[in-house]
Amino acid sequence: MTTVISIQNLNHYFGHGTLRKQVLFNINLEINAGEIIILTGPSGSGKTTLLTLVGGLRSAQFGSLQVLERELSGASAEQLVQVRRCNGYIFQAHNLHGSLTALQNVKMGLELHQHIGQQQMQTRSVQMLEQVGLGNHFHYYPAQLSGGQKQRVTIARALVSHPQIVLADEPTASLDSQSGRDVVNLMQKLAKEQGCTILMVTHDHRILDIADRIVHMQDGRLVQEGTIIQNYLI
Ligand SMILES: Nc1ncnc2c1ncn2[C@@H]1O[C@H](COP(=O)(O)OP(=O)(O)OP(=O)(O)O)[C@@H](O)[C@H]1O
Repeated sequence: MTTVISIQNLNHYFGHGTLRKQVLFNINLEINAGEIIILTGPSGSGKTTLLTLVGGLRSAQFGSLQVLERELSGASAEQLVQVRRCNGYIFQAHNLHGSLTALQNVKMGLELHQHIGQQQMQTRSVQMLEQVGLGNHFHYYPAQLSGGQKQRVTIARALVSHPQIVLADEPTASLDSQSGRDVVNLMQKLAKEQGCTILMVTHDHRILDIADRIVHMQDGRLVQEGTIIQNYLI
């Protein structure tokens, strides 16, 4: 099996001087191609910090963090930009652009990929929106869509470039339970079709069953790795 994310002895600190605080402690984790990993744990345990480090959204400081065979620890800003282009993000911070239609938002997921021409961008974005069940909503603006529909546009934008890795932070937050379920089922289906790896942070215990593996964090440490999903569902 191919390892796409390999983390060894990763430590992370925020702040400087007397305000310096360690938030990740000696993290070790290997994630294989095509796996769906859910990262759970109490608020403040370091889940989002770990996710953003893997996504190249902040710099890794100590230890080794390899993503698609690139070492991110000590990587330059330019190298991190390259890494970010290879990933799909389903983050609150990567919200949809309110002034763009659903179709235009999805196309943005391809705009950094210069080898794809305009016509192909259009075709792929249309197909992707159809796949997420929004074939009748190409020209809707985010404000005209429900929470679940907006999240489906976000998923379409994240997956339209067929990234090898998708990083998701609370993708079902603010969705009712049926919409949340639909959204993660869709992510699971598309990821399995495309063979992509998903690393997802969630507090939503209703969706843990989509994971191949659940990784639990507490106080900046991985406390359970490779836990059998059923343990969480009892
Ligand atoms: N930019 C920052 N500067 C300083 N401290 C930070 C920063 N971001 C996070 N922290 C701290 O790092 C720790 C881990 O935060 P993180 O957001 O990774 O936790 P989390 O498990 O994702 O929490 P939640 O489930 O509430 O989103 C917390 O103590 C938080 O206060």
